[in-house]
Amino acid sequence: MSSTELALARAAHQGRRYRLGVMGGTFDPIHHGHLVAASEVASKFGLDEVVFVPTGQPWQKRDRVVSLAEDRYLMTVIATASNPRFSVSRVDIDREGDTYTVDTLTDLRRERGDDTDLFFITGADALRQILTWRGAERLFELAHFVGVTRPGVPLTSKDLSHLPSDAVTLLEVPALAISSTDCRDRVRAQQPIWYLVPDGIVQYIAKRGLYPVPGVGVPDDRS
Ligand SMILES: Nc1ncnc2c1ncn2[C@@H]1O[C@H](COP(=O)(O)OP(=O)(O)OP(=O)(O)O)[C@@H](O)[C@H]1O
Ligand SMILES: O=C(O)c1ccc[n+]([C@@H]2O[C@H](COP(=O)([O-])O)[C@@H](O)[C@H]2O)c1
Repeated sequence: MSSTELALARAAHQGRRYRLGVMGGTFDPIHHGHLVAASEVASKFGLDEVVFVPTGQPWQKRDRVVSLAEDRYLMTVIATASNPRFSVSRVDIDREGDTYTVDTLTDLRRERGDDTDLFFITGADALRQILTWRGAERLFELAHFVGVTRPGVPLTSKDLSHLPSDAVTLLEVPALAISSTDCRDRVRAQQPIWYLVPDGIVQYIAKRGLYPVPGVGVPDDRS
């Protein structure tokens, strides 16, 4: 029996619904800001599991080059492997075309069944944009949304007044001023990313030669 099946069985035994957190992201690369956000929401909302879902094709990031889905998927697996409550789903990278959260949540609902409540975890920056997402009006029927604070992105409950109040919660989490953009820029500038991302991610980036210096290629020493 997998740990997910075990937790499902335990929740059923206790006569309560399974609580599944869904942390969607491009994860190019995954960093400690993502992991702390997921861990905090899991603790505050009593989640049984958080499933990380790397995007297939992030349509709102068409203006930039995004690493191969398999690299982003493997980095997500490496970063979450040590936490028994964390798992990774391929639903978005295995679906063709642009990635929409309405599809992510529909697929997970189908996969996990009706006894599961979904909590979609999102940073303040993404939450601000949520009404631009495809099928936005259906999103709040599929999951409860938890918006976590993010340094540099001011967000108060007033900013959420246009969203259904019973479907969105704002949660303050320890502030980590880390972004994937900054991690990529640091790798290109041969600056360290140790402690911004899990150790295995530093090593995976070096091994795969991700984020090469434009026109130069992969630096010799990425430590
Ligand atoms: N440091 C952080 N604190 C809180 N939430 C975060 C943080 N970094 C990312 N998130 C949230 O995690 C989700 C996935 O983020 P994503 O993979 O796009 O990372 P990112 O650091 O924002 O990437 P990029 O810099 O490439 O745009 C989004 O909802 C985002 O708001
Ligand atoms: O559904 C949409 O239209 C949509 C538009 C932009 C972002 N999202 C989702 O929001 C999550 C964070 O996205 P990103 O681009 O900030 O990594 C991820 O799960 C995306 O699939 C979803």
